[in-house]
Amino acid sequence: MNASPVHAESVAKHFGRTRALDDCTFTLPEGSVTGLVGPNGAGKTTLLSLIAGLAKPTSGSISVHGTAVRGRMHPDVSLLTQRRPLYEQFTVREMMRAGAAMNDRWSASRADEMLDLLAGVDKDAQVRTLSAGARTQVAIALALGRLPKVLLLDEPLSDLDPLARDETLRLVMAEVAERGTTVLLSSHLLTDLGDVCDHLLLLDEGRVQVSGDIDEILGDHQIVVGAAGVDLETDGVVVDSSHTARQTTALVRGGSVPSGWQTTHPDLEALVMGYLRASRSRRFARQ
Ligand SMILES: Nc1ncnc2c1ncn2[C@@H]1O[C@H](COP(=O)(O)OP(=O)(O)OP(=O)(O)O)[C@@H](O)[C@H]1O
Repeated sequence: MNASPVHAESVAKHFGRTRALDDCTFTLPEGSVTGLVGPNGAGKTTLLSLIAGLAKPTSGSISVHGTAVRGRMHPDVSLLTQRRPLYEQFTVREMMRAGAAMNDRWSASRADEMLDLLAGVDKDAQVRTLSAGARTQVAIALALGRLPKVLLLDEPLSDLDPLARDETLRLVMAEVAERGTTVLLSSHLLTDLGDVCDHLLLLDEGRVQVSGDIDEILGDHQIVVGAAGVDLETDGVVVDSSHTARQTTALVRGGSVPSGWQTTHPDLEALVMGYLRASRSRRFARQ
């Protein structure tokens, strides 16, 4: 059994005729922060819930630190879903006490430390009075109180203002720096991901398109620009291409590009956008 924090081997999850995930194989290294990206419906939430043990794969297997995940919440994993699991009538302090009561393994000091990092959260305020950002932060503090080795975050930043996004990401980074927690974070906000993630897992239509160290992935891709009407002869894979009256621009994976074409390595945003555009074109072509 692979002893990595998270290892998925040929994982598929089907809901009737919908193939939410298909043949997904990847590994998350210890202490890595991985951005989970993909278009709507790519399978991100399904994947996070399988790793957490909230659902079972149709086929294939997932292990967390060498232990097979078998469809129940793994003690080493915390998952923060889009529906933040908070009781509206409780104060933040009461919410933390509830966290202690609901979890066999719980560190009140860790949860408190996390809350203390958040200047904006009043521990005596009722949850229902908190802003979206403060709720997310309280939910993350609850998730971290379980002392997870693997932290799964499903779109934690989507409804936060820039300041709350920044504070939330700093909370996650503090956790990684202090405890070496492995983080898998799904988000559509590519700039934020670029600030905190060192690994990338890109899904499209339930399949892994790209997985690994971001610097290595970017180094393996080129943005290629040349005159319109000239064929791009490359032994690499053309992920995406676009054309104007004057020029052709393409995202190419691996291989070499003939002279006469300008090449640069993409940044994370350009890389992900290239894959997302290609995904949309494939779907349009099938309609
Ligand atoms: N419980 C379910 N029953 C039936 N189909 C489902 C169920 N959960 C997910 N799906 C389908 O599986 C596919 C993947 O959904 P999923 O929510 O994992 O995607 P996602 O990448 O998280 O999307 P988004 O970015 O919109 O949140 C979609 O086609 C979705 O409709």
